Amino acid sequence: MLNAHRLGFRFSPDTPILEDISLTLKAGQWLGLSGDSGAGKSTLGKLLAGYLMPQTGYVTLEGAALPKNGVQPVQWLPQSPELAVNPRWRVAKILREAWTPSDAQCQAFGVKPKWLSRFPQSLSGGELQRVCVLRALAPEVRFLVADEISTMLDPITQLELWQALKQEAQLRQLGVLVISHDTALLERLCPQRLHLSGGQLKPY
Ligand SMILES: Nc1ncnc2c1ncn2[C@@H]1O[C@H](COP(=O)(O)OP(=O)(O)OP(=O)(O)O)[C@@H](O)[C@H]1O
Repeated sequence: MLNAHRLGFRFSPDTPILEDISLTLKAGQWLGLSGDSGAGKSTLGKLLAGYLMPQTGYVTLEGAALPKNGVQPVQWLPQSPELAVNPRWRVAKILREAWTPSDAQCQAFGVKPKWLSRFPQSLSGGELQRVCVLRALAPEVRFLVADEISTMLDPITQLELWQALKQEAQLRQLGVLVISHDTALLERLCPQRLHLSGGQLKPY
């Protein structure tokens, strides 16, 4: 179980982004998070994955603090995959940084063998996104924060990506926080949904 306990966060002293935010994400649960642009959704996602530290409150995984070393069991997947890869590494090295997906897993996520010898700049944003999603599914990973990951994909590729992720999550009982402006997508993927507004979370 991934828990946020009364998180508070601000980038500058007079502008609180998040205030007293608590949430629970269970193994196997798909939870949707919507909110206006700038509401703090990505900030909350980064706090949950340990990319940012809260000024008040804390995050626990199975009752303990997130580990400081090794593969991070809570993975934050950002909207822009090109910011999350080393441009000097070929795609094969990027994909296999933490683990080696099987050929069947590559196929399920639409990752083509011919991309592996190329550099990430030569892949489209949607192609690189699929590489990054698969890269994040190392065996140690228990939770995903999927932050607008399908925005740049065409509808068919989007569907295929979510189907592959659903299947993998079901198999491994991964908990997934899906962050999106697309409320129809959230309604389709997530039985429980929250809306972030004015620094507060409300069921939606
Ligand atoms: N590093 C930073 N320094 C200062 N302010 C920041 C920083 N990162 C984000 N912010 C501000 O914090 C607020 C929340 O940003 P965040 O990216 O979490 O919003 P969001 O809900 O994910 O927005 P969007 O839907 O547009 O992606 C915004 O006003 C943003 O400008």
